[in-house]
Amino acid sequence: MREITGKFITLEGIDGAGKSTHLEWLRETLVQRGHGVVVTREPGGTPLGETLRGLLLNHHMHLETEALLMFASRREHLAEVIVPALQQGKWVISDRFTDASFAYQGGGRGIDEGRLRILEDWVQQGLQPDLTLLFDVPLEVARQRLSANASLDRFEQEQQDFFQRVRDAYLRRAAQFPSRIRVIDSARSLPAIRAELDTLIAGL
Ligand SMILES: Nc1ncnc2c1ncn2[C@@H]1O[C@H](COP(=O)(O)OP(=O)(O)O)[C@@H](O)[C@H]1O
Ligand SMILES: Cc1cn([C@H]2C[C@H](O)[C@@H](COP(=O)(O)OP(=O)(O)O)O2)c(=O)[nH]c1=O
Repeated sequence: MREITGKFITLEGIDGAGKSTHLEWLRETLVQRGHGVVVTREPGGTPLGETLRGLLLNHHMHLETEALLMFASRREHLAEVIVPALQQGKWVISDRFTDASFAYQGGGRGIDEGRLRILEDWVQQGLQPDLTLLFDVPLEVARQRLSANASLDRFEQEQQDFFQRVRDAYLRRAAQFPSRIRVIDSARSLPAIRAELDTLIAGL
Protein backbone atom coordinates (compact mmCIF):
# COMPACT_ATOMS: atom_id res chain seq x y z
CA MET A 1 0.00 0.00 0.00
CA ARG A 2 1.27 3.50 -0.83
CA GLU A 3 2.37 5.66 2.05
CA ILE A 4 0.08 8.34 3.42
CA THR A 5 1.77 11.74 3.16
CA GLY A 6 -1.20 14.14 3.35
CA LYS A 7 -3.12 15.35 6.40
CA PHE A 8 -6.65 14.47 7.40
CA ILE A 9 -8.78 17.07 9.21
CA THR A 10 -12.37 16.45 10.32
CA LEU A 11 -14.99 18.95 11.47
CA GLU A 12 -17.58 17.97 14.06
CA GLY A 13 -20.31 19.45 16.24
CA ILE A 14 -24.06 19.43 16.80
CA ASP A 15 -26.23 20.76 13.96
CA GLY A 16 -25.99 24.56 13.87
CA ALA A 17 -22.61 24.71 15.66
CA GLY A 18 -20.90 26.42 12.70
CA LYS A 19 -18.92 23.70 10.88
CA SER A 20 -20.00 24.64 7.36
CA THR A 21 -19.26 28.31 8.02
CA HIS A 22 -15.61 27.54 8.76
CA LEU A 23 -15.11 24.92 6.07
CA GLU A 24 -14.59 27.28 3.11
CA TRP A 25 -12.28 29.55 5.13
CA LEU A 26 -10.21 26.54 6.15
CA ARG A 27 -9.97 25.37 2.53
CA GLU A 28 -8.80 28.79 1.33
CA THR A 29 -6.27 29.10 4.14
CA LEU A 30 -4.72 25.72 3.34
CA VAL A 31 -4.64 26.45 -0.42
CA GLN A 32 -2.87 29.76 0.32
CA ARG A 33 -0.27 27.79 2.24
CA GLY A 34 0.40 25.77 -0.90
CA HIS A 35 -1.43 22.55 -0.06
CA GLY A 36 -3.55 20.50 -2.43
CA VAL A 37 -6.92 20.33 -0.66
CA VAL A 38 -9.90 17.99 -0.97
CA VAL A 39 -13.11 19.05 0.77
CA THR A 40 -15.64 16.32 1.37
CA ARG A 41 -18.43 15.30 3.73
CA GLU A 42 -20.19 12.48 5.55
CA PRO A 43 -22.52 10.87 5.13
CA GLY A 44 -21.67 11.24 1.44
CA GLY A 45 -18.49 12.19 -0.40
CA THR A 46 -18.92 9.60 -3.21
CA PRO A 47 -21.81 8.99 -5.65
CA LEU A 48 -22.92 5.92 -3.64
CA GLY A 49 -22.37 7.79 -0.35
CA GLU A 50 -24.55 10.69 -1.52
CA THR A 51 -27.34 8.21 -2.38
CA LEU A 52 -26.99 6.72 1.12
CA ARG A 53 -27.03 10.26 2.57
CA GLY A 54 -30.41 10.90 0.92
CA LEU A 55 -31.80 7.77 2.59
CA LEU A 56 -30.17 8.46 5.96
CA LEU A 57 -31.43 12.04 6.18
CA ASN A 58 -34.97 11.39 4.98
CA HIS A 59 -36.06 7.78 5.58
CA HIS A 60 -37.13 6.35 8.90
CA MET A 61 -35.09 3.20 9.70
CA HIS A 62 -34.00 0.92 12.53
CA LEU A 63 -31.27 2.58 14.61
CA GLU A 64 -28.77 -0.19 13.83
CA THR A 65 -29.50 0.08 10.10
CA GLU A 66 -28.71 3.79 10.45
CA ALA A 67 -25.35 3.04 12.12
CA LEU A 68 -24.44 0.37 9.55
CA LEU A 69 -25.26 2.66 6.63
CA MET A 70 -23.14 5.46 8.14
CA PHE A 71 -20.18 3.07 8.23
CA ALA A 72 -20.98 1.63 4.78
CA SER A 73 -20.90 5.14 3.35
CA ARG A 74 -17.61 5.73 5.23
CA ARG A 75 -16.03 2.54 3.84
CA GLU A 76 -16.73 3.72 0.29
CA HIS A 77 -15.56 7.25 1.13
CA LEU A 78 -12.22 6.02 2.51
CA ALA A 79 -11.60 3.71 -0.46
CA GLU A 80 -12.62 6.12 -3.21
CA VAL A 81 -11.69 9.56 -1.88
CA ILE A 82 -9.91 9.90 1.45
CA VAL A 83 -7.11 7.32 1.25
CA PRO A 84 -6.17 8.01 -2.42
CA ALA A 85 -6.00 11.78 -1.72
CA LEU A 86 -3.86 11.28 1.40
CA GLN A 87 -1.55 8.99 -0.59
CA GLN A 88 -1.13 11.80 -3.14
CA GLY A 89 -0.04 14.13 -0.33
CA LYS A 90 -3.27 16.13 -0.32
CA TRP A 91 -4.95 17.59 2.73
CA VAL A 92 -8.44 16.18 3.19
CA ILE A 93 -11.05 18.16 5.12
CA SER A 94 -14.17 16.16 5.90
CA ASP A 95 -17.35 17.76 7.20
CA ARG A 96 -17.99 15.01 9.80
CA PHE A 97 -16.45 11.54 10.20
CA THR A 98 -16.54 8.72 12.76
CA ASP A 99 -16.81 10.90 15.86
CA ALA A 100 -20.27 11.82 14.52
CA SER A 101 -21.29 8.14 14.67
CA PHE A 102 -20.16 7.92 18.31
CA ALA A 103 -22.03 11.16 19.08
CA TYR A 104 -25.29 10.67 17.11
CA GLN A 105 -25.73 6.88 16.89
CA GLY A 106 -23.94 6.25 20.22
CA GLY A 107 -24.92 9.23 22.40
CA GLY A 108 -28.09 10.28 20.57
CA ARG A 109 -29.65 6.92 19.68
CA GLY A 110 -28.06 4.84 22.45
CA ILE A 111 -26.14 2.26 20.39
CA ASP A 112 -23.51 0.46 22.45
CA GLU A 113 -20.06 2.04 22.02
CA GLY A 114 -18.37 -1.35 21.77
CA ARG A 115 -20.36 -2.14 18.63
CA LEU A 116 -19.38 1.19 17.07
CA ARG A 117 -15.72 0.50 17.90
CA ILE A 118 -15.93 -2.82 16.02
CA LEU A 119 -17.27 -1.00 12.95
CA GLU A 120 -14.63 1.74 13.34
CA ASP A 121 -11.80 -0.84 13.42
CA TRP A 122 -13.27 -2.76 10.49
CA VAL A 123 -13.74 0.27 8.26
CA GLN A 124 -10.71 2.41 9.21
CA GLN A 125 -8.09 -0.23 9.95
CA GLY A 126 -6.29 2.16 12.28
CA LEU A 127 -6.54 5.28 10.12
CA GLN A 128 -7.55 8.29 12.24
CA PRO A 129 -7.79 12.02 11.47
CA ASP A 130 -4.65 14.05 12.25
CA LEU A 131 -6.86 16.76 13.72
CA THR A 132 -10.55 16.95 14.61
CA LEU A 133 -12.10 20.36 15.21
CA LEU A 134 -15.11 20.00 17.50
CA PHE A 135 -17.27 23.13 17.19
CA ASP A 136 -19.03 23.34 20.51
CA VAL A 137 -21.99 25.59 21.38
CA PRO A 138 -24.78 25.50 23.95
CA LEU A 139 -27.95 23.92 22.54
CA GLU A 140 -29.91 27.19 22.61
CA VAL A 141 -27.32 28.89 20.39
CA ALA A 142 -27.35 26.04 17.86
CA ARG A 143 -31.15 25.95 17.83
CA GLN A 144 -31.37 29.70 17.21
CA ARG A 145 -28.87 29.44 14.35
CA LEU A 146 -30.76 26.51 12.82
CA SER A 147 -34.14 28.22 13.02
CA ALA A 148 -33.03 30.53 10.18
CA ASN A 149 -32.95 27.36 8.04
CA ALA A 150 -36.39 26.58 6.54
CA SER A 151 -36.20 22.81 5.88
CA LEU A 152 -34.85 20.58 8.63
CA ASP A 153 -33.74 16.97 7.97
CA ARG A 154 -34.51 13.87 10.10
CA PHE A 155 -31.63 14.61 12.52
CA GLU A 156 -32.23 18.37 12.76
CA GLN A 157 -35.87 17.67 13.70
CA GLU A 158 -34.82 15.80 16.87
CA GLN A 159 -35.66 17.19 20.31
CA GLN A 160 -33.34 19.10 22.64
CA ASP A 161 -32.61 16.07 24.86
CA PHE A 162 -31.29 14.20 21.80
CA PHE A 163 -28.88 17.06 21.00
CA GLN A 164 -27.84 17.29 24.64
CA ARG A 165 -26.83 13.61 24.52
CA VAL A 166 -25.02 14.18 21.20
CA ARG A 167 -23.13 17.18 22.58
CA ASP A 168 -22.21 15.31 25.78
CA ALA A 169 -20.97 12.32 23.75
CA TYR A 170 -18.80 14.61 21.59
CA LEU A 171 -17.29 16.22 24.68
CA ARG A 172 -16.63 12.81 26.28
CA ARG A 173 -14.87 11.73 23.11
CA ALA A 174 -12.77 14.93 23.12
CA ALA A 175 -11.73 14.16 26.71
CA GLN A 176 -10.80 10.62 25.61
CA PHE A 177 -8.65 11.77 22.65
CA PRO A 178 -7.35 15.20 23.72
CA SER A 179 -4.40 15.37 21.33
CA ARG A 180 -6.54 14.65 18.25
CA ILE A 181 -9.85 16.38 19.10
CA ARG A 182 -9.69 20.11 19.84
CA VAL A 183 -12.80 21.71 21.29
CA ILE A 184 -13.53 25.10 19.69
CA ASP A 185 -15.84 27.45 21.61
CA SER A 186 -18.10 28.24 18.67
CA ALA A 187 -20.31 30.73 20.50
CA ARG A 188 -17.58 33.36 19.94
CA SER A 189 -17.24 35.73 16.98
CA LEU A 190 -16.03 34.37 13.63
CA PRO A 191 -12.66 36.28 13.75
CA ALA A 192 -11.90 34.91 17.24
CA ILE A 193 -12.63 31.36 16.10
CA ARG A 194 -10.54 31.79 12.93
CA ALA A 195 -7.54 33.01 14.92
CA GLU A 196 -7.66 29.82 16.98
CA LEU A 197 -8.09 27.62 13.89
CA ASP A 198 -5.10 29.32 12.28
CA THR A 199 -2.90 28.39 15.25
CA LEU A 200 -4.18 24.82 15.30
CA ILE A 201 -3.52 24.11 11.63
CA ALA A 202 -0.12 25.79 11.81
CA GLY A 203 0.82 23.12 14.34
CA LEU A 204 0.04 20.21 11.98
N1 LIG B 1 -19.52 32.16 15.31
C1 LIG B 1 -20.71 32.47 14.75
N2 LIG B 1 -21.35 33.58 15.09
C2 LIG B 1 -22.56 33.87 14.57
N3 LIG B 1 -23.24 33.10 13.68
C3 LIG B 1 -22.65 31.97 13.30
C4 LIG B 1 -21.36 31.58 13.80
N4 LIG B 1 -21.03 30.38 13.26
C5 LIG B 1 -22.05 30.05 12.44
N5 LIG B 1 -23.02 31.00 12.45
C6 LIG B 1 -24.31 30.97 11.69
O1 LIG B 1 -25.05 29.86 12.21
C7 LIG B 1 -25.76 29.18 11.16
C8 LIG B 1 -25.40 27.69 11.20
O2 LIG B 1 -24.03 27.54 10.90
P1 LIG B 1 -23.48 26.34 10.02
O3 LIG B 1 -22.06 26.62 9.73
O4 LIG B 1 -24.40 26.09 8.86
O5 LIG B 1 -23.62 25.13 11.08
P2 LIG B 1 -23.36 23.58 10.92
O6 LIG B 1 -22.68 23.36 9.58
O7 LIG B 1 -22.47 23.25 12.07
O8 LIG B 1 -24.71 22.93 11.03
C9 LIG B 1 -25.38 29.89 9.86
O9 LIG B 1 -26.42 30.78 9.54
C10 LIG B 1 -24.11 30.66 10.22
O10 LIG B 1 -24.00 31.86 9.48
C1 LIG C 1 -21.32 11.34 9.58
C2 LIG C 1 -22.55 11.22 10.42
C3 LIG C 1 -23.56 12.17 10.34
N1 LIG C 1 -24.68 12.04 11.09
C4 LIG C 1 -25.77 13.04 10.98
C5 LIG C 1 -25.49 14.35 11.66
C6 LIG C 1 -26.21 15.38 10.84
O1 LIG C 1 -27.42 15.70 11.45
C7 LIG C 1 -26.52 14.68 9.52
C8 LIG C 1 -26.00 15.38 8.30
O2 LIG C 1 -24.86 16.06 8.59
P1 LIG C 1 -24.50 17.51 8.03
O3 LIG C 1 -23.88 17.35 6.69
O4 LIG C 1 -23.70 18.18 9.08
O5 LIG C 1 -25.89 18.22 7.88
P2 LIG C 1 -26.17 19.65 7.22
O6 LIG C 1 -25.73 19.57 5.78
O7 LIG C 1 -27.65 19.75 7.39
O8 LIG C 1 -25.39 20.65 8.02
O9 LIG C 1 -25.97 13.36 9.63
C9 LIG C 1 -24.83 10.96 11.95
O10 LIG C 1 -25.85 10.84 12.62
N2 LIG C 1 -23.85 10.02 12.04
C10 LIG C 1 -22.70 10.08 11.30
O11 LIG C 1 -21.82 9.20 11.40
